[in-house]
Amino acid sequence: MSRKKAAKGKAPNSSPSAGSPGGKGVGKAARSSPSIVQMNGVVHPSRPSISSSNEFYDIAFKVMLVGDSGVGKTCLLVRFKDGAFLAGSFISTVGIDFRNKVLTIDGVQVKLQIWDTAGQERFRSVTHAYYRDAHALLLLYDVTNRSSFDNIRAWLTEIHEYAQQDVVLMLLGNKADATHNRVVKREDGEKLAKEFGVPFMETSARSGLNVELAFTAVAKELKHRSMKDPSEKFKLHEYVNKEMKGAGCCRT
Ligand SMILES: Nc1nc2c(ncn2[C@@H]2O[C@H](COP(=O)(O)OP(=O)(O)OP(=O)(O)O)[C@@H](O)[C@H]2O)c(=O)[nH]1
Ligand SMILES: [Mg+2]
Repeated sequence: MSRKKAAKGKAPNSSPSAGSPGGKGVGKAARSSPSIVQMNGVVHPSRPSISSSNEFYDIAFKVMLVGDSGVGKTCLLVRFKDGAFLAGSFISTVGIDFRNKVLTIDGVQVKLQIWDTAGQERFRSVTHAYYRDAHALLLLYDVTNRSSFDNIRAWLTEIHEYAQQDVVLMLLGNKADATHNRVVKREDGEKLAKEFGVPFMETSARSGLNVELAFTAVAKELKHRSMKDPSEKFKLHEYVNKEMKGAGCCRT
């Protein structure tokens, strides 16, 4: 199978399919890699392409960050992509933006094109247009903000309305570092996630808690779904629970 390179992207005004992970790339290199099939909505790369950091990839997926304004979507993405925390004054995202990151999952280069959406109500129609192309959604609330947690049910209704039926979904309770300001208990998040059958973890863009794990878990699930090999078993819930336990709840 040919290997692609991920295109650099920042396209706040592009159409939902612009910059698509399955989009055409520039021919660069080819090498053998595990057989990968086309899954619902995932385009099997037929030509090589390169990422902004000149990384090759085998398969690509779109991941969307959603949730109320201020829950930490942009900070979570910056932490994952650059390993840094955006301290200082809060600059609310306008419209939509994306960053690419290539992860190595079991020897396969998996490119995640991560869409950072604006949580503000006035941008909701823009966000709606992007749901249908998303392979995975990370739904965030802020453990220091009760209403962001209470709004999760409304977000789930929206997701069911606009996203693909088989979209990979994960609930994240962000700002877990802010212990003094916490108003949503970890158990509340766990209970809600259980009710909706979605994996859950608490994260912190500030400390890095579980940030890598959240994106890796999603990448593993997407890669697993796209592989033809039936002998390979992967269960997202089990993986998350195992990794969380293994790290004694506090993995950075
Ligand atoms: N303590 C703490 N603060 C955080 C964390 N993540 C984000 N913040 C702060 O929360 C505020 C909002 O963060 P953003 O990432 O911009 O929020 P957002 O969800 O992207 O907001 P919109 O773009 O309006 O949808 C900023 O002041 C961040 O510094 C975290 O993990 N811990
Ligand atoms: Mg933002």
